[in-house]
Amino acid sequence: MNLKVGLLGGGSWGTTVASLVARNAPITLWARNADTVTEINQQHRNSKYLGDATLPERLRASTDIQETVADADVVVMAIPSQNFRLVLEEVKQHVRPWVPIVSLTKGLELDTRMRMTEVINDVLPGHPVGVLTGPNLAREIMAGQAAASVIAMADKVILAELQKLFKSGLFRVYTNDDVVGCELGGVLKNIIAIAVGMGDGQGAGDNTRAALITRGLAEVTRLGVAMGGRPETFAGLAGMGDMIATCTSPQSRNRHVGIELAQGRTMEAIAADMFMVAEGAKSAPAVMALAEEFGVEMPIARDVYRVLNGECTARGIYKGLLRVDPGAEHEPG
Ligand SMILES: NC(=O)C1=CN([C@@H]2O[C@H](COP(=O)(O)OP(=O)(O)OC[C@H]3O[C@@H](n4cnc5c(N)ncnc54)[C@H](O)[C@@H]3O)[C@@H](O)[C@H]2O)C=CC1
Ligand SMILES: O=C(CO)COP(=O)(O)O
Repeated sequence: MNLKVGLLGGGSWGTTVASLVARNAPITLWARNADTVTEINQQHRNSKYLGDATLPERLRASTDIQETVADADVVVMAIPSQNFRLVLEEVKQHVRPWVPIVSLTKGLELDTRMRMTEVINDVLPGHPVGVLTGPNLAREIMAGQAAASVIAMADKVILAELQKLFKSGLFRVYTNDDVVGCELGGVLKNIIAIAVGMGDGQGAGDNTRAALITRGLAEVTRLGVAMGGRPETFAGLAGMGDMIATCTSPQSRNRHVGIELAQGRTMEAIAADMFMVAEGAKSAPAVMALAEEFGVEMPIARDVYRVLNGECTARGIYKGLLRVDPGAEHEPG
């Protein structure tokens, strides 16, 4: 393709998506760490985040954020949610006016409770905004395993071009015009993955895991629909698909947080040992505030939030769940 792409964020997912896009179009990956940039350009690796996976030789990295976006026809954001606005503000003056901006990020801004596409609208009003999301664990995709994803945007013409840009070989990209639903599917499943990790870390069985995933998807769907997403989106790749991948994969950072919480460790201690982001832990307070604002009950997310805050232990929560009498299946609780 003739489109030039600038991708911001040299972590696991940014580097993986940049490697996929490099098959279709010229791309520059901006990373703030000069060693990462040198390693990508000279050794075609990003060993800190992706081990010994080989990156395409066509993938070029840069520490110069202005150079990365100034002539880009598409800008892709792979910056964790709490630093997303900061980086957008930095590039704002260099991005051309009509350029589409695509978020890869699965979190909410803590202070404002905004989704990342809302943050983009806030900082760069008037740009077409989209999100790429789905069951996409970075290392598996780098290993060449088949995966499916969803690109969501309101403008169907640009959406079709973006689908061509991101899809390749075994990476299948579907389109969806439900930006709110797709984005919230990716954000909200992270908290349920922490809950599943808390169960797995205490030796929960397969039936227990299935119950948590199913009840978790129900509460995620309730909030997502209340906020304007479409119910069917939550039964698709961005909802159920990502829920299954994140809640069951040993590669998931959010599930890992849950497993560590189950050992009685505090979130502070767990975060100190992690160099990668676990968005569910960061976004939990914003999610609880939104649940309250929209009058939606989210019992599993609320319990995760209480454990993250140190209000109770993972073991205490598990016992508490068993004490609650179940009601009708399609009601909260
Ligand atoms: N890793 C995965 O499998 C997937 C991750 N995601 C989402 O993608 C987003 C990014 O995640 P990962 O790349 O996995 O995280 P990561 O923890 O592997 O890397 C984050 C990167 O962002 C950079 N960064 C953080 N703050 C920055 C700032 N202020 N300026 C410049 N760079 C900054 C870090 O240096 C690091 O390179 C998250 O929202 C995550 O939920 C989505 C799908 C799959
Ligand atoms: O979103 C992801 C997979 O789709 C990655 O999940 P984790 O951030 O929990 O690793």
